[in-house]
Amino acid sequence: MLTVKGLSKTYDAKGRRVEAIGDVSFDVADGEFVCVVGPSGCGKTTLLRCIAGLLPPTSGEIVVEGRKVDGPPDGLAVVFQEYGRSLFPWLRVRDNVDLPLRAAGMGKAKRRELVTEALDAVGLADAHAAYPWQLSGGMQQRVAIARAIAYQPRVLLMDEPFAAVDAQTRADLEDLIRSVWQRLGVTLLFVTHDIDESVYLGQRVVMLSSSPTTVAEDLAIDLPAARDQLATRSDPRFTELRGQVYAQIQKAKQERT
Ligand SMILES: Nc1ncnc2c1ncn2[C@@H]1O[C@H](COP(=O)(O)OP(=O)(O)OP(=O)(O)O)[C@@H](O)[C@H]1O
Repeated sequence: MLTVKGLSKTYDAKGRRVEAIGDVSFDVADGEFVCVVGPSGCGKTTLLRCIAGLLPPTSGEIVVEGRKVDGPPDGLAVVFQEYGRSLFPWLRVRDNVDLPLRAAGMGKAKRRELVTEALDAVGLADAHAAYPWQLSGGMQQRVAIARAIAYQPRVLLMDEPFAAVDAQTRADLEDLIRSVWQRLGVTLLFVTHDIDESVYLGQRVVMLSSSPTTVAEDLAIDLPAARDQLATRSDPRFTELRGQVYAQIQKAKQERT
């Protein structure tokens, strides 16, 4: 279980005070897939960094699997949008994926098995010896996903991971992450600014207001568990749900202006 309770975050940088998160509370059950959407600048990245223990909250608390977060929690992995900056260009693909396992002190045989499995899962078995800069953007993001899943996290945070790839690759990666989630049973919190993506992927969509941010709505996505890019997106219920999320985001944007 992941719990965000009365979270607020104010940045105070050289006299510029920004109340990024006002008061945010929500839970994510074990094994649940929850998407977070909100208008640009509403504090989605800030929220994820606080949950990942990379940024201390101003007030409130985050509890991951029964432990209050005061640094990066065990068993939690993050995939960021900027795969280009999160992979080490001088390391081959397999060594990039291996790095967190090595840092965790895991034995060589186990590491090799996990790296092979993870690269297989993201369809990159053949690219293990390549350097990240030899791969397309979509393939680099697959490496970042492989690195996160090789670590066998119980909680996976993703911050707009597909924002920088083309539409076709994005659809493939969406389906990849749904299948990884189903296979690993991981608790997944996925931040996106793409309304359709949030409805397509999630079991729930948590909609945030503009800064100072609160939860505007927490919507259950009652679509069948088996999602399909064509069938799901042309389901009338999908259209209804995306309309609901869209209306809420528009409301949040208007409240700001
Ligand atoms: N390190 C920082 N110092 C000062 N202000 C910051 C810092 N990081 C973020 N902010 C401010 O906090 C607010 C929330 O930023 P954040 O990046 O969390 O929002 P976001 O919803 O992820 O944005 P986007 O959708 O554009 O990616 C913004 O007003 C931003 O300018």
